[in-house]
Amino acid sequence: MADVREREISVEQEHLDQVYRRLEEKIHEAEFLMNDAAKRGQVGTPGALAERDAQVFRAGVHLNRLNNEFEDFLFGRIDLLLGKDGKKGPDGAYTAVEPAEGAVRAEETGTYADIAETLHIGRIGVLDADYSPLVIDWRAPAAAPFYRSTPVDPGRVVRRRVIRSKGRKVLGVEDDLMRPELTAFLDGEELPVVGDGALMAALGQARSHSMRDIVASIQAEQDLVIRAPAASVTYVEGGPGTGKTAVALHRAAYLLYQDRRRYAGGILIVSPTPLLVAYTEGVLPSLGEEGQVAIRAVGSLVDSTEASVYDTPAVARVKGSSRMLRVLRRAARGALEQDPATAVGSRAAGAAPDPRRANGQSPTASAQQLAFGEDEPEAEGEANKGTPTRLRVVAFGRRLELDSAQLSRIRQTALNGTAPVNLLRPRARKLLLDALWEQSGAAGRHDDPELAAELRSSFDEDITSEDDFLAFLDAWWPELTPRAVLSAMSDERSLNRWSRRILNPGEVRKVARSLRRDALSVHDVALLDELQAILGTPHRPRKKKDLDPLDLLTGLDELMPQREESQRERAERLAAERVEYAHVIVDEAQDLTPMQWRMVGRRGRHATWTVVGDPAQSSWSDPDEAAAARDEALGTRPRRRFTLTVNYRNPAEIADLAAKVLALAMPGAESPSAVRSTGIEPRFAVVREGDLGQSVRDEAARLLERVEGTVGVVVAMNRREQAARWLAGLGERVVALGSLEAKGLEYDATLVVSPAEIADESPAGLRVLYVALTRATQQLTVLSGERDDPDADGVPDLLRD
Ligand SMILES: Nc1ncnc2c1ncn2[C@@H]1O[C@H](COP(=O)(O)OP(=O)(O)OP(=O)(O)O)[C@@H](O)[C@H]1O
Repeated sequence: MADVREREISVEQEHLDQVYRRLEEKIHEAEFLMNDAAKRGQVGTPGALAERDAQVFRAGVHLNRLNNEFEDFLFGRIDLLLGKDGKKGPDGAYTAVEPAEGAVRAEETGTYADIAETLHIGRIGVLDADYSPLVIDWRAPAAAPFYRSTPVDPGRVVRRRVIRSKGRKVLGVEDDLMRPELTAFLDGEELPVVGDGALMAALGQARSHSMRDIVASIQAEQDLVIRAPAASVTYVEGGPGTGKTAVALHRAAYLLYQDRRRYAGGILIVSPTPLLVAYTEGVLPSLGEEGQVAIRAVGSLVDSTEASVYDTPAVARVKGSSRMLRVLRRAARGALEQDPATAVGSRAAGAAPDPRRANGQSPTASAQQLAFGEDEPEAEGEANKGTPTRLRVVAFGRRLELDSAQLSRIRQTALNGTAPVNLLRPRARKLLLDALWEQSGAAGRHDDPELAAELRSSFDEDITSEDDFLAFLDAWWPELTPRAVLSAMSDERSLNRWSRRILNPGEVRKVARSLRRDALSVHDVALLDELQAILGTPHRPRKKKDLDPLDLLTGLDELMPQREESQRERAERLAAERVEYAHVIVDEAQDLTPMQWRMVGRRGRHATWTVVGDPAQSSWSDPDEAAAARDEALGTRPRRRFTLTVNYRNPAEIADLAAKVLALAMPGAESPSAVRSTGIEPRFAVVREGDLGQSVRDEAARLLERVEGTVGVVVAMNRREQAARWLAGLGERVVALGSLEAKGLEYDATLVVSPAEIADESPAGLRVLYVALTRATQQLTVLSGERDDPDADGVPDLLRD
């Protein structure tokens, strides 16, 4: 058997050598193109320059790809029976899915067949000089049987082989036989079979802090999702560890391959936490895709914000709820009028700042703006006390004045408009001028409409060229920013006013207090985004950016966007510039709150969607409300539903324990079936000598000894910092996580600290505990404190039969 393995490895080595020779040829071609193009650049006619740019661009992209793809380049092979129609596709492979009649010969001694075609599968396609396929891109239709074929429905595939290689060296091969009953011949020799399949080998590997791609072992039910047409909404459900995140990432790569032009509009992947972004962001580059995909945490979806804190569950519940929509609408209008009691200068430090200050206007400027009318010294004194309550101007030699009641009426009329608040300012300005005009008595001076119109326009000009009037307008109808309104909401009295009959006083107090903190919370970000939509951005003439004149001449700037920035920087820049995407993938979709769904929805108004999630892992307290918001975000687009059923992460021993919590969290819900078992049962430990910190440290150290890779220690959210201190000095393989941060991540071993504390944290606590218990790929320890009421074996109340 060892001989067969060695021989098969050398067969694949030969093929890989051939592939590398071809790649080198292509690199030389690309380099030649680059040099040639550079030489032509010296000629200098505009036509030659443009051609040079196009060539340099193409060659640059090519080189980049070849260099990137060199690692672990070739990973699969299928040996196929003769196909039905004998037609070949553009990649040089036969297109038929089903075998030709007569491809299999039945004889008395058994069934026999000849292998008619052998395909190698890799990260990108490579054709030989005579256009025969040396490597088929994993996303090409011809590669689909590598993933789809099963012994139940083998199609043309007789043997599927996964090849492990590092750089230019083949290290091993693992075969799966799809038609074990068949004796197949390749070049006159019986087809050899090596190993026990690649999946188990992949699953048993130690985990690091970044996710690996699964391109060599995608399973049939996953492949159906990855290649599902992106016509509308692809909806994928599956329990923990069924590969939802992996599938979502591979789907992004597949969609780009399949229709690059369509997805030039960008693909957005929304992830629940920055930790999961960091964990997954290496997968797409490893699949050769990067530039067009933005992976963002839901707390970083708004440009230039990065939420760093979590609200308490009680506050999060209010901020995430769609009730906030009405509060925000009122706040956006209300914040125009600064209540003197809450305005700058009359508040203690840390209380709500003046919404205008976040506009970049200094407090001194706004103080000046509030001083109207040269004979109004007391106006100066009122300067810091909020919105101006009187407007005085001189026009046509007359003093005109609008008092507080008139101003307030005008504001109400202006606010009746449906446009975003910041865009209503011109309307308010017009209404002010109308009122002043009427007061001036000039309206009746001319019967001739033309003369009357002329007079009116010179009246308007007179007033609007006055600095005082402009300053008044800035103070009375300031341009508001989302942050400014959110700050205004931190004032409990104001928020109370804006939340009347929507939030109860307890909720108002908690939300206002949370907004007085400096850092933004994850839930604040969706509020900011909503406010941006409510407020709108007034149109401003764009500044021309400085461009290199040569780039302008040649258009090189557009042709070679990655010339000066890395692919990743480019992705980030594009993400920052982009408001909407061509495809939106939502990972851990069960966790999006109604307000977050609105935010994500705005980024994919014309997009197709892939939504992956697991209701049983939802940390949102009201799943029905979230489902309604999701349906609103996705609109009436038709849905295609898929369910993933196999748990590739947890061994059966851990999955069985987690299933007990699932039964409490969601009675009747089905657990996915674990694909493997290790024989290692979860360990139950109790806090020793009342010292929780030391016990956590001891148990974590114990797990570090037992696994090669990572250890995750999951604690209730309010113990995050404490837990990090307990683990200090144990090394980089171990990390402390708050229960909500564990979403989507996995570790070789997990220590779950006090299930009861996690479960009692929020109304969704049992589901959050279910998440915590399903993070380990090899070993799990559960540490109980007093609250867990452990039995004699240390098993906590929540995990007993
Ligand atoms: N076909 C596969 N081949 C090899 N490994 C796989 C395969 N499918 C999934 N896995 C592995 O199983 C683990 C779980 O996958 P993933 O994180 O995508 O699951 P998930 O459904 O998103 O889980 P959760 O809901 O808990 O976040 C990962 O380590 C992933 O690489």
